[in-house]
Amino acid sequence: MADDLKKGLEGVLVAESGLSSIDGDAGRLIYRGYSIEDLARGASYEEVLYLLWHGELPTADELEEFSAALSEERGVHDDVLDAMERLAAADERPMAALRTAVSMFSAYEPESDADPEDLEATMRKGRRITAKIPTALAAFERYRQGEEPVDPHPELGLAANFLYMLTGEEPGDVHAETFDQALILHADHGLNASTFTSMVIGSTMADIYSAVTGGVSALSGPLHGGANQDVMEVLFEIDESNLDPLDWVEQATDEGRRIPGFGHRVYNVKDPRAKILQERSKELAEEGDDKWYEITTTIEQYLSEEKGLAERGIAPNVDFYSGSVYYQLGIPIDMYTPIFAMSRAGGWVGHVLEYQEDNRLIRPLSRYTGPTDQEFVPVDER
Ligand SMILES: CC(=O)SCCNC(=O)CCNC(=O)[C@H](O)C(C)(C)COP(=O)(O)OP(=O)(O)OC[C@H]1O[C@@H](n2cnc3c(N)ncnc32)[C@H](O)[C@@H]1OP(=O)(O)O
Ligand SMILES: O=C([O-])CC(=O)C(=O)O
Repeated sequence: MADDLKKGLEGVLVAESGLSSIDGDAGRLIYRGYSIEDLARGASYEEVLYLLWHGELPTADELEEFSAALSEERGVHDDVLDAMERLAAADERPMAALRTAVSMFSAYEPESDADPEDLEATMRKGRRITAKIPTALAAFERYRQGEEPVDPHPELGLAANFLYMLTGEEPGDVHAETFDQALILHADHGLNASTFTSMVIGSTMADIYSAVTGGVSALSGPLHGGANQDVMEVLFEIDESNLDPLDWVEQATDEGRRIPGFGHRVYNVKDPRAKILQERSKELAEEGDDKWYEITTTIEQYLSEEKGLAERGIAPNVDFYSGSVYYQLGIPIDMYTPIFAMSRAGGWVGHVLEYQEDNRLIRPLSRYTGPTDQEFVPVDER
């Protein structure tokens, strides 16, 4: 067993989870048994959070109470706002600012002395983190724009409130609903790299702030959550090249470039979340500028069919269409991955809570490939 090296832990079963399940051949995703399509169509992000954390959908009263509790926790300490202002002035990247913000929230945690095994307290801390992330992120963006932060709006849901805090204006229903759906779609996804990172940290019984900070860090990479920003940058590059999009893609793939937003460790077909986001992108394009939607679908069709990627099981993932959706919602492109984190924080917290209920330290093995029996020579004789 120990000799059986599985690079990237590909296909290795390391945990049991009741949160979400992916059928990579059928292109199906469920959260606690509910299809992602039904949740995206009928639920709110708050409902999905409740579902992930409590195991079942809330009643109307439970949802009201849960949403109110989240809304009450939205405020962030002035020190965090100051830090966001300084980081914006230092031209920090939003994902790095978010990493700092989450880490900093812990300094103002009212239950910081709670026993790490008190999972009810961990859930309350997770709720605080999830509620505060949008506020810190929006404040960072406001400072970058030379504006003061906007206080959270107690009457708005998490998605609409984030858009409100970004602009100071209440979003229209279509924008608020589309963004809420995007948050639902990104909330959880089995043992992806950032969730696994959070779980590894949680398995040491470190606090939930550490686990979520680790999750943000892992999500930031271009092979994972960072790809949504990269997709939009590719779309800009195509647009600015003045080339036909297909000629651009042909050239890029001939040069061996990977197209971000394509390929997945688990899906061999199109990611069901990409299908839903594609529909949203299309609807938004019909209202305004259809350029980005058109380029994206053209590339998808070309890569999938003419370049034969579909046959090889390489298909659009969730990041392929989220960029053009966020662009049409007026969100700055380097906020796309932080928005992913804003939603996925719910999944990280849910998985850590679930794992810690029956915790076992995660500690795999590596095969040593270095030298053995070296003769030590003191530094002044080397
Ligand atoms: C939210 C998310 O995290 S979703 C993923 C977001 N990331 C991206 O979109 C970045 C682009 N995609 C990728 O780099 C990869 O598909 C990953 C990292 C997501 C998954 O990769 P892995 O499971 O490790 O697959 P791996 O890198 O081994 O690729 C398998 C084959 O598919 C090809 N492939 C994978 N992704 C792409 C792509 N985007 N474009 C072209 N070819 C690709 C590889 O070249 C490789 O081909 P080969 O067998 O001929 O060498
Ligand atoms: O599952 C993965 O490996 C990546 C992914 O799509 C996600 O985290 O949403």
